[in-house]
Amino acid sequence: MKPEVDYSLYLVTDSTEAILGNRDLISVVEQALQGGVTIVQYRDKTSDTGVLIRIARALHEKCKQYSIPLIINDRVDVALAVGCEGVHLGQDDMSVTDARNILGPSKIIGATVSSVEEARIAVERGADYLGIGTLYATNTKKNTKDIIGIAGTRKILESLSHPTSSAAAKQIKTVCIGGINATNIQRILYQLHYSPFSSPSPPTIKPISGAAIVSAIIASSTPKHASSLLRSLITTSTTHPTFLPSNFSPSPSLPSPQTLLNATLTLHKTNPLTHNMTNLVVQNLAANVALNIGASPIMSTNGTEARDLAALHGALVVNMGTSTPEALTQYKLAIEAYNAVGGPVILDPVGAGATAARKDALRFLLGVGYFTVIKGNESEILEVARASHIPIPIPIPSSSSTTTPSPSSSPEQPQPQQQRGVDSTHTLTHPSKLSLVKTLASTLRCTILMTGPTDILSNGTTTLSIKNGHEYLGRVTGTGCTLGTTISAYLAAAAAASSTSSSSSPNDSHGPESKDEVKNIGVLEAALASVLHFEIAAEDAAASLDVKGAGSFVPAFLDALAAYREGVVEGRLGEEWLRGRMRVE
Ligand SMILES: Cc1ncc(COP(=O)(O)OP(=O)(O)O)c(N)n1
Ligand SMILES: Cc1ncsc1CCOP(=O)(O)O
Repeated sequence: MKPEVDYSLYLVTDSTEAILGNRDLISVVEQALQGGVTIVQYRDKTSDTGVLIRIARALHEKCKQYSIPLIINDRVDVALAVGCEGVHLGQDDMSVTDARNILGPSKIIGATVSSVEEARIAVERGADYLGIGTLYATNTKKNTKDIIGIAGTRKILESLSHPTSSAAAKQIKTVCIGGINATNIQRILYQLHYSPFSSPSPPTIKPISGAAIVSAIIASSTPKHASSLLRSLITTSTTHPTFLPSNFSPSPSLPSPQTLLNATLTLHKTNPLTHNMTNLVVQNLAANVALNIGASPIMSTNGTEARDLAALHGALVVNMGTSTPEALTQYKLAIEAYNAVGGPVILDPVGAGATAARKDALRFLLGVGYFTVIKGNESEILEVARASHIPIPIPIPSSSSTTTPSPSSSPEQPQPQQQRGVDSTHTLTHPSKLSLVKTLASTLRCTILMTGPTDILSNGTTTLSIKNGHEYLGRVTGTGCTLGTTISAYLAAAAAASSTSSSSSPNDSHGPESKDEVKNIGVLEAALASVLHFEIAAEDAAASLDVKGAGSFVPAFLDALAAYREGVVEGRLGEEWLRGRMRVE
């Protein structure tokens, strides 16, 4: 009988100098077993057959002591000689059918797949589990066929659970592999698990059964600790992942004006910290915007102080506007620090499509951590979609478009023209934008804001078009970046609200009416409230008699941001007023 296997923490070994060093593999695996790995694969690409069999036997003895199955990579003969529980086969190895004929029905057979078609074939041939990848690029295996990311992995999981799929496809176990470690495992499993927004309708994606890991355990100087940390992160990944602020409930529909006003009141009450790792051009304006909406700004690009700052219940803005390779290292430290405590993180991928370096930087950042909100103009969000392996909608083919598709465009994956500088191109129809933003949000399980004459905001379930704002915003450099700061302040306030609502604060008398209302400010509500605060203030500033153009608009805008907050706090700007001003559908 085939054993029931727990695939949740799948250790794949590596005996190379770069990963194992001069340590003894058996001892490292034993420590990992003590730490809680649930299945072990012996993967040794260089040793002779005799050595393979000797080491595999020793590993099998150890695994049996912990009642953990041992799988052999590539070599059916070695698995047979040792009598262990099964084999793992790549696309260039023996076929699953042949291996099944040799090993019989009681052995476990795993297969590497990187596409829907490969998955379908592996299922058809009787594999017990699929090793789906490569998820992220990794130094452990450089000659991987495809880096498929979260979107590619989800596509395979969705195909397996599709109503027309076979019973075997629905039952097969799955693990993802490539670049997984303690800093990203919760986000990866969260993004590969059921969407909470699908409730009560049935989940549309088969949940991943586990994560396969090499270097994060084998290269660790403390394999037992590394494994037990990974195990506990896996256990909490679907219920309480640390990177998600605890009170962020999903928004079912268009938030009510009262909820949006409550978000502004909460911001005023909590005076949250907004930690900006932002570009040189906007530092000053961003700090002034933060102060005037009622937040406390800190402009720090030093990642080593992010741990201390993340403990202060604020939110982080990572703005790629003037990044350098050194800055990326600092962003990584900060993103990890905020993810570790559930602090909101906003990514503003400024000019992401403009240069190869920015494209690489974006891919790096998307692999580093979880972003609560990703905001960008059309070109930037298109680049985020491309980096996330999401199909890009077809650009508008007419001359009304500011760009033309490149000659190499194909219907499946058109390549809109190269982004110039940080300005956006406008190539997509409104329905295409809606669909892209929604797909991206549901794939990454975060909230996406695509800015433009009409902003589009989606958490994957609710997708809103926002038509507020003024053209002066487009004539002052860095206003888009300061919107990121504004969003961060609202998110920080909403996240901190539940933990601070029981304790007093300097502005208590103006707090929201009830704790329940505070708790109902989710990411979408907070983001929408911040966009409306920003854009309605811009409309008010532009209408001021003193404003003659973009230059005089800036000070009036700062005044209007403060006036909006004061009007809401003092009750002059209420529900009816906001209902009349917001242009959201
Ligand atoms: C669990 C798991 N998934 C995928 C792989 C990769 O296997 P393969 O494609 O055969 O590549 P090598 O491991 O042989 O380099 C794996 N080993 N385990
Ligand atoms: C064997 C394999 N197959 C695809 S990626 C990979 C290596 C994963 O190693 P790591 O967990 O160190 O990124």
